[in-house]
Amino acid sequence: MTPALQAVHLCKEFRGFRATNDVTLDIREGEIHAVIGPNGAGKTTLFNLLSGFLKPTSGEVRLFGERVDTLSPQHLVRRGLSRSFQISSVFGSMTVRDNLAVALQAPTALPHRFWISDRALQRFDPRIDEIVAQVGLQDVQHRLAADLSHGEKRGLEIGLSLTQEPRVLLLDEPTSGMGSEGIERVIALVRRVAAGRTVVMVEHNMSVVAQLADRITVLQYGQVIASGPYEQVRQDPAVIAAYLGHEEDIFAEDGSEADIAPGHGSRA
Ligand SMILES: Nc1ncnc2c1ncn2[C@@H]1O[C@H](COP(=O)(O)OP(=O)(O)OP(=O)(O)O)[C@@H](O)[C@H]1O
Repeated sequence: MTPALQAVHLCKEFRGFRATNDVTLDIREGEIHAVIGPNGAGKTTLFNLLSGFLKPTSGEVRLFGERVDTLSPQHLVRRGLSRSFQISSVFGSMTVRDNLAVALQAPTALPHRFWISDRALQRFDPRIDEIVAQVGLQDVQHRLAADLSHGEKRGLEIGLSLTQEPRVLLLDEPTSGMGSEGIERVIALVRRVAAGRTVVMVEHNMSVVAQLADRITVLQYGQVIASGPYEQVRQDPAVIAAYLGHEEDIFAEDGSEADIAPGHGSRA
C-alpha cells in the first residue's frame, strides 16, 4: 500500500550544517507514528519539511504517493495534511465553539468577518458538535478559550486542526508542559482523533510514546538511527547509545521517569 507520508533521501542544510541528513521514512496510512530523538536531533526540522514550512535542500516529501515538497503549507492542508502547533492559534476572548466556527468558515465562501450573523454560523453547528465531542470539550464548549486549562487548550488547538479535515495530522509535542492529568487527557484525545486518520507526532515523553505509537522513528544528528515498534526500538543498541546515561529513565518499564529531553553533546 502507498504510504500516507514519505520522506525520500531528505536533506536540509543551514549554512552547510545538515540538520536533516538523508532521511528516508515511510508513515503508513492509519498509524500513529512518533518521531523521537535527543535535543537538536532534527525533529522540528523534519516536521517543518514534512508540513511544507521548510523546503528541502535535496530529497522529496510524498503525500499519498505524490510529490509535495514544492507546495506551501496551505496547499498541503488542501491535500489533506494539517499540523497542530504548540504555539496557540486560539482566540482567547472567544468561546470554544466560536473559535471552531471561525476556523470552519475560513475556507468557505462566507466573508471573513467577525460580525458574521449567528444564522450564517449556525450551519456549522453539527460539525462543531462532532469536533467538540472528539476533543472532549463538551463541558467547556461555551467557556472562553482564555479560561481553559492547559490540556483543554491543547484539545482546542487539535480541534482547530480537525476543522481542516486532515487525513494526516502532525502533532508537535502534544503533551509538552503538562502535568499527569493533562497528559492522560491528551493520550485519550490523540487516540480518538487518530481513528480513521494518520497521526505523526514529535513527543519527548516516552511513556506517552509507548502508549500511543504504533511505530517510532529515532533521529540523531539529523539521521534515522532506528525505526520500528516501541519494544524493538527501546532495545536497539544505537538508540540506547544515543541516549547514553539516560537509558534507564527514558525507557522505564513503568513509565515513571519517562519524561526526557537529554542533550546530544558534541558531534563526533
Ligand atoms: N534555521 C536554522 N538555522 C541554523 N541552524 C538550525 C536552524 N534550525 C535548526 N537548526 C539546527 O539544526 C539542528 C536540529 O534542530 P531541530 O530544532 O530540528 O532539533 P530538535 O530535534 O527539534 O531539537 P529539540 O528537541 O531541542 O526541539 C540543531 O543543531 C539546530 O541548531
